[in-house]
Amino acid sequence: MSKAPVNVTVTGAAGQIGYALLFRIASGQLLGADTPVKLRLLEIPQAVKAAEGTAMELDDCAFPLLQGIDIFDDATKAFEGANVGLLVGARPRGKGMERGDLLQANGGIFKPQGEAINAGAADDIRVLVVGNPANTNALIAQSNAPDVPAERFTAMTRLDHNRALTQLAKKLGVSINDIKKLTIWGNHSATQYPDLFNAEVGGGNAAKAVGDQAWLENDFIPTVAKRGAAIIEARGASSAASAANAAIDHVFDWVNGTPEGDWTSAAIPSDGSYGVPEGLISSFPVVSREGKWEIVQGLEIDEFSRARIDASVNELVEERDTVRKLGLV
Ligand SMILES: NC(=O)c1ccc[n+]([C@@H]2O[C@H](COP(=O)([O-])OP(=O)(O)OC[C@H]3O[C@@H](n4cnc5c(N)ncnc54)[C@H](O)[C@@H]3O)[C@@H](O)[C@H]2O)c1
Ligand SMILES: O=C(O)C[C@H](O)C(=O)O
Repeated sequence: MSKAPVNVTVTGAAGQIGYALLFRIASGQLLGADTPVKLRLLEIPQAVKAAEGTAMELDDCAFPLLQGIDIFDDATKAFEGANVGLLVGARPRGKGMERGDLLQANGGIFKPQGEAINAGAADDIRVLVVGNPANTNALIAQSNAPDVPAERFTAMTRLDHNRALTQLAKKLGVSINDIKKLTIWGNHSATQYPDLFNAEVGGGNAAKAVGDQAWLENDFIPTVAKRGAAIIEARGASSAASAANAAIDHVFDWVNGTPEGDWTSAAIPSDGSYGVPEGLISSFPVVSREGKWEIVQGLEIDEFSRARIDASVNELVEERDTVRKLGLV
């Protein structure tokens, strides 16, 4: 018997990540080659026409798994029956905008989207927030969806994870496949902490294999943490195809499980593990089992790592306090 289609709602569908993402979803890469999908695209009214153009192109691909495309400029309708929500559309930081202004502007997007998810999404809804500031936007959406289990709201640090894999592979001259158990901790921002101390290369400890603390501190960590800005500088636009690729990786692993003997990174609501205040949507080492993310427990956190995790988590606490004051959570 053929499987029922999965409803995937994508916000910001006419944006550059949307353009890199939709074709991959429709081809089966988000959920698997045997899972039909229906796309529900949400855009602001001015961008609906562009989303219609993308939908025409999707039609022209004749994807066997794509069972329908609907386009909305109303969040409540777009999230009706959604099984997966990819929240990509966000308000970018404008000139002279302070962090508080940015959080407030995004609150105007993610609060109603959280409410819309609460009102009409399917019982098994899974949400990935890509739009920045992703962790706190996810917190806003989650806080406004009280009937949906908090664990269904996640934010994307998989792009940071993938960036860290490549930087390490290049440094050691090894394949990505040789690297396991790397972790991004904290916020998807320049304070994030890519952790090699618990990572493995060819079965041995990655930090030992590098054997170069100066490279780790002055090269690896800042390169990964500031990669988004470096892409903007080089491309004149923020990362799009790599961000879409990471969103595909995140949801695919969430639904289908992570491989045995490895873990990945995702920002999920903290249960208090590793001293991260409960409820903050912070990046952790995670595995996915039976459709649920689980935080990998029992890792040793030395002083160096502790200070960096704390710095990023403190930034998330500040962001949470700002959106609390604004009445968004
Ligand atoms: N987490 C990550 O790793 C990561 C990586 C790259 C980019 N990003 C972020 O992803 C977001 C999108 O990036 P992009 O390059 O696609 O931007 P973009 O400007 O090309 O597209 C954003 C789209 O969102 C739409 N939009 C705005 N408000 C909306 C709303 N309320 N409802 C629905 N759609 C809305 C816009 O009309 C636009 O089409 C940005 O916030 C960017 O900073 C995150
Ligand atoms: O959009 C950005 O500010 C950068 C983006 O989050 C990225 O990591 O590439």
